[in-house]
Amino acid sequence: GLGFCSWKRQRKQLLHPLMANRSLCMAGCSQDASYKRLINEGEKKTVICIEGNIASGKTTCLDYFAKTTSIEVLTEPVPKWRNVRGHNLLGLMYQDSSRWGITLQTYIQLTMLDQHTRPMISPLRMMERSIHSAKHIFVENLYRSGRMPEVDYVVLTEWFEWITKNTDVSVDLIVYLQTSPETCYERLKNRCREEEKIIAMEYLEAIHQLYEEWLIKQTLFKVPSPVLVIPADNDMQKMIEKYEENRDRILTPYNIQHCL
Ligand SMILES: Nc1ncnc2c1ncn2[C@@H]1O[C@H](COP(=O)(O)OP(=O)(O)O)[C@@H](O)[C@H]1O
Ligand SMILES: Cc1cn([C@H]2C[C@H](O)[C@@H](COP(=O)(O)O)O2)c(=O)[nH]c1=O
Repeated sequence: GLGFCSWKRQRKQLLHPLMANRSLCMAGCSQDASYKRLINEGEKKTVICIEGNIASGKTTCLDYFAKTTSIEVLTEPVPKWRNVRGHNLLGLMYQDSSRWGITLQTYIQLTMLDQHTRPMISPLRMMERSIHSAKHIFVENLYRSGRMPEVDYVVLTEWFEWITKNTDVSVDLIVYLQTSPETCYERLKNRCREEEKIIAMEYLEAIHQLYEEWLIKQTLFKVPSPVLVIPADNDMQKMIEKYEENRDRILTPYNIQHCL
């Protein structure tokens, strides 16, 4: 069934500047509405990231929420990765990941930083993946599989740490679309993106394992927000039902923290 990944280990970390006022507000306000108003009037806006393996259904999920809500939706900038002034970095990486992994991941880190720091046009932003998963899943996989030299990994890590320390790339909720690698393999074949034809089942298994270590076991790297897990192996109709069941939890992440 559906379930929240335990966030208790990191509860002490206040994710929203206004959360610091939570006990004060809850003591002074009789209604939750006052607290919500306080959040809405605050400077900080809410960022929800949809995470999951390649072809797990993230874009489809974002499209559904884009159609059925008025929130800001940012899909992954894959078109940029396929065409940087005429160069297809995604294609180059899949052809020779040892040579082009660092090039693609450097550019992805830049485009993700651009997404996170872009002025928000709505109080609620839904993003496909994040700078965090690009680093903790994809860079990590290249490094662990021996296809990225340590020196490249270290330079990307220094950049990542500088960015997370000096810019606001915070996330309020991660929605993890949890699929089996087999499901992703099927969907990937159906989607038929030219560059990805080379992807083997083992690659999807490795990405899956890293996602599970990061977001479920929480043993890989610090998770930047609470995690809502939505099993996503089902057909489209069932997935829409699940999105509807979880609509409030997804769109009002602070309610989740109230429940913990
Ligand atoms: N629940 C589903 N059942 C079957 N096919 C799906 C489902 N969700 C998405 N798809 C299809 O699978 C492929 C990958 O979905 P997509 O949303 O592009 O995944 P992602 O953005 O995670 O890579 C697309 O062809 C999409 O139409
Ligand atoms: C974030 C990120 C992505 N990629 C690759 C993996 C896929 O081939 C595409 C993204 O497509 P998806 O269907 O949205 O998963 O880009 C990568 O190689 N490195 C990354 O950091």
